[in-house]
Amino acid sequence: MSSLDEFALIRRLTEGKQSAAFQQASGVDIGIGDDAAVAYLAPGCQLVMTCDTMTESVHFQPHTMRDSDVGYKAMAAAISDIAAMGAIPRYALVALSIPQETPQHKLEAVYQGLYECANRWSVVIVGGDTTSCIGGLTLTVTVIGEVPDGQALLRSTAKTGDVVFATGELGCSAAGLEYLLQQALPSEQWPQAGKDSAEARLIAAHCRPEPQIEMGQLLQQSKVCGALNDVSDGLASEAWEIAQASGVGIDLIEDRIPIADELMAYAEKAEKDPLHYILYGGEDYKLIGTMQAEHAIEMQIKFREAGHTLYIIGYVNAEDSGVRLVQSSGYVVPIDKKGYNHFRKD
Ligand SMILES: Nc1ncnc2c1ncn2[C@@H]1O[C@H](COP(=O)(O)OP(=O)(O)O)[C@@H](O)[C@H]1O
Ligand SMILES: Cc1ncc(C[n+]2csc(CCOP(=O)(O)OP(=O)(O)O)c2C)c(N)n1
Ligand SMILES: [Mg+2]
Ligand SMILES: [Mg+2]
Ligand SMILES: [Mg+2]
Repeated sequence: MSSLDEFALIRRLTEGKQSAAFQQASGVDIGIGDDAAVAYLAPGCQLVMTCDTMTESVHFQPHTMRDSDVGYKAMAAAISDIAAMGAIPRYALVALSIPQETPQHKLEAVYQGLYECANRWSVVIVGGDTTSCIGGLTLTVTVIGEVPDGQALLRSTAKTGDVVFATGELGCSAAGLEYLLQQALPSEQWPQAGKDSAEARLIAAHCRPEPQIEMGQLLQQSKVCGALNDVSDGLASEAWEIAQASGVGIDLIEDRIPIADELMAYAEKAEKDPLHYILYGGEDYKLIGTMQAEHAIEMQIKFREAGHTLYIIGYVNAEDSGVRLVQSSGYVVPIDKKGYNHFRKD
């Protein structure tokens, strides 16, 4: 760590990064610098609150993410949970635990990524906490959002007869991570977009996920969405969360699950089933959920008009059958409730 003290470091990382006008327009009364931040509550709205941690070795390594990606993804993963509630993200707090030997330019790059992501989704960083630590760099991002009273989209409201949807292609992040871990190259030698575009796109999916705020808004405003979840631990795990919270069964149709071209190309080369990455990989931060079947086409059109794609990938049944896969062959097989689990490695 440099010669800067704790307080000078905080100033260096945060001062002047978001304009006073932007903060004021976002309802911030007191931002960084006092004991706590103060902001106005929008009338008729409820607060939506979440936090997520990213820690070195568990969530990132030097050859799987650039420093700026670490900041960007920590913010994106936390914002993603606000999208998964059908809410709008407003404020963020960043808690940082820094190993003594960390060079200052590394922290500045992490903060560049944090602010890049926050600015992209109009989130004001209103505070945080900074400590030293023994062990790897650790970031916890808390995000506070808002949703009209009683309108948050839950995991527990899937209904029999609903269809199951995904707001994007899944599995690319896990394939990107596998590729990066196998290559173990410094980031200057990673494939470049355009040249080796399949691998570059997998890497981008891993390092720069895009929280699905706009898609969450379309779903929340439609009033036809049943349950909603974001995919941090894999499609299988998230579908199980919805099935259990809602007391329903979920059948995913193999032929309907979209497979990105770059994932297909990578899986072919690796002689692996692309479905493996989709079901059990995680860190895609796309949304999966359920909606009334009779409104599916109209929602697909709304998504298309907004420049997005809504994939219908299955349906909800009344049976206590857990999550199953309707295979291309017609066989129906159970899908295990596995995926990324911090304490149980399958
Ligand atoms: N240490 C903790 N203390 C209190 N609540 C927690 C803790 N860890 C997780 N939770 C809560 O448990 C739920 C599931 O957490 P998590 O699996 O991290 O969700 P997600 O995958 O959406 O990030 C959330 O409501 C979260 O706020
Ligand atoms: C070096 C490295 N090893 C393994 C992974 C894979 N990985 C780590 S955490 C995770 C799941 C998502 O993180 P989590 O902390 O469970 O987020 P949450 O479910 O709370 O949103 C995955 C797939 C990774 N990203 N980087
Ligand atoms: Mg979490
Ligand atoms: Mg989530
Ligand atoms: Mg998790």
